[in-house]
Amino acid sequence: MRLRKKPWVKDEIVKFDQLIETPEEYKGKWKERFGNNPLYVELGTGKGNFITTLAEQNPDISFIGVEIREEVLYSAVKKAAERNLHNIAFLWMDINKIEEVFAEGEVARIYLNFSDPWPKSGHAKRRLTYRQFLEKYKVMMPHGGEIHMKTDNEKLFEFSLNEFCDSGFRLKNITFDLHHSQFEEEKSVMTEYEQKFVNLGMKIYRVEAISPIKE
Ligand SMILES: C[S@@+](CC[C@H](N)C(=O)[O-])C[C@H]1O[C@@H](n2cnc3c(N)ncnc32)[C@H](O)[C@@H]1O
Repeated sequence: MRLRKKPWVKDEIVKFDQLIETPEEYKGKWKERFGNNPLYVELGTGKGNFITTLAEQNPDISFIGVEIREEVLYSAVKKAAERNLHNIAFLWMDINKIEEVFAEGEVARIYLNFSDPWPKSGHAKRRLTYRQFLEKYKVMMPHGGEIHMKTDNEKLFEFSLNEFCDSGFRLKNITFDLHHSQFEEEKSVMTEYEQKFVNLGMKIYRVEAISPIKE
């Protein structure tokens, strides 16, 4: 896995201990890097406010943010470094290759926050809740592992609920309007996109999908 060529970002970003340049070397060994704590992974982490805040609040959990766009990833890594967080790391990579960096049952929780909706039906396979992605996530998680999803996009939410069910996940804690719901803890840490949508008065959809027993 090679970092893409954007010399100014690469030179800056690799200075931070929180960026892992060759994550495939840690496959099956993330506990060796972080210690024996549960591992939570955010896919498409963007500028990283959500995951760095969770890492700061939960020193006994290890966090990994995965992001392909170097400009936004740079902001995320910098946030973690400025807060001197060592229970967090970032991977600069394409989620399509996620199985190359996490071994079976290694990830206790996955966060999917405001994933790109890919509205055209011909692009459904690119949605991060498309069933082929869910199959990969199932392998990475133990039975009972959780996917926590938030989105502003009603159609993506509906699509995702169907994909979760068809792939054997059990759904819980569903809300069609998170910020007017009883889920106090779940609304307390916002992503950058979420903050923007909430400021515009938009509804946020949220669900937890629980991984099934492996066959
Ligand atoms: C709409 S943004 C949301 C960012 C952040 N989660 C938030 O809520 O503020 C989606 C992010 O997912 C990243 N992303 C989309 N597809 C990806 C992929 N295949 N691999 C890695 N990152 C991806 C994008 O680069 C983008 O930063």
